Amino acid sequence: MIEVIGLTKRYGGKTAVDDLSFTVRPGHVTGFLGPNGAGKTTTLRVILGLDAPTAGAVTVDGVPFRTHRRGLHHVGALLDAQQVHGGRSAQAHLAALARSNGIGRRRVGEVLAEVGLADAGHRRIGGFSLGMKQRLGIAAALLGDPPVLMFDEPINGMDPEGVRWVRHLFRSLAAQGRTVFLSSHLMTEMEHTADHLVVIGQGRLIAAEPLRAFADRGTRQRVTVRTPQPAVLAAALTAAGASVDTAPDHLAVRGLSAEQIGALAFANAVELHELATHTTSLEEAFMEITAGHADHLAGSR
Ligand SMILES: Nc1ncnc2c1ncn2[C@@H]1O[C@H](COP(=O)(O)OP(=O)(O)OP(=O)(O)O)[C@@H](O)[C@H]1O
Repeated sequence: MIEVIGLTKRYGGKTAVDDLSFTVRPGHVTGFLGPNGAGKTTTLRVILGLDAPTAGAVTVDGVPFRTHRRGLHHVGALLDAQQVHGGRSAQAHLAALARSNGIGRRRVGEVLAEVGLADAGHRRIGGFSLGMKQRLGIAAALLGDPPVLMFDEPINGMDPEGVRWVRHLFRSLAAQGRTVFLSSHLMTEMEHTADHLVVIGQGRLIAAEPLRAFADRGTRQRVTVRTPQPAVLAAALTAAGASVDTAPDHLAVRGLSAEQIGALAFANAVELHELATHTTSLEEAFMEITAGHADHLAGSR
């Protein structure tokens, strides 16, 4: 479990994270979402003890990460897949990490196989694609078999097969009872991966809830109707409690289902030419809920 309590991080006059509190529980994949510059990487760095908080506290399983002597056995993290020594082989890189964390050499082969790099273990990392580097970073995070895992934008650079693989991996790690925390600025990446969300904007908390609850809060249904008698139908729909926007060639209706609208049209002898239901996507809900929280609007802070 990761607990972030009243976390604030300032860099000079810039507030990157502002009084942020949330909990990431084991057994779930939790997505950490926010527009560019929202403060996700900063938060992950503070959780890992790479940056000191200006105020507030962060604990991993009840204690600050810095005081965990078990290192990779306790938290596995991938912050920047590009930050690896390109001259080494994948095997040598993982072996060095294993050695400095008291992890047996056998584990290196196991994690390379787990991330699909068994055949590339002897190759220089410098020749790896970004997707392969992401896999290597995930292998490093898994090395100590830790109960808590954190990944910063892990899907960046992965091909569709890689994306499917990584989603399955994260879900199975969570199903084993681990805490899995993933950051992304794209809701589409989280939609099929995470079951919980922590959403931030301009360093502040916007939502911390199950993905379904977030979706239900943001997504809405709208029904478009084409009819040669828009005024008659609009009056009947409004009288039935719907909100109706009149466009030149259709009515956009909220608050009633297509079935209810069809029945009302029938009862009022209104001819219909089209009746179509549109559901806002989760991505649109995310854009709507985070609107106004993008970093470029934060100039005066
Ligand atoms: N070392 C630093 N010095 C000064 N400002 C910083 C530093 N690190 C981050 N910031 C600023 O803090 C804010 C939050 O940055 P952060 O990288 O945490 O956001 P993010 O949500 O991870 O964004 P992205 O999705 O673009 O990676 C940004 O405005 C960034 O410019």
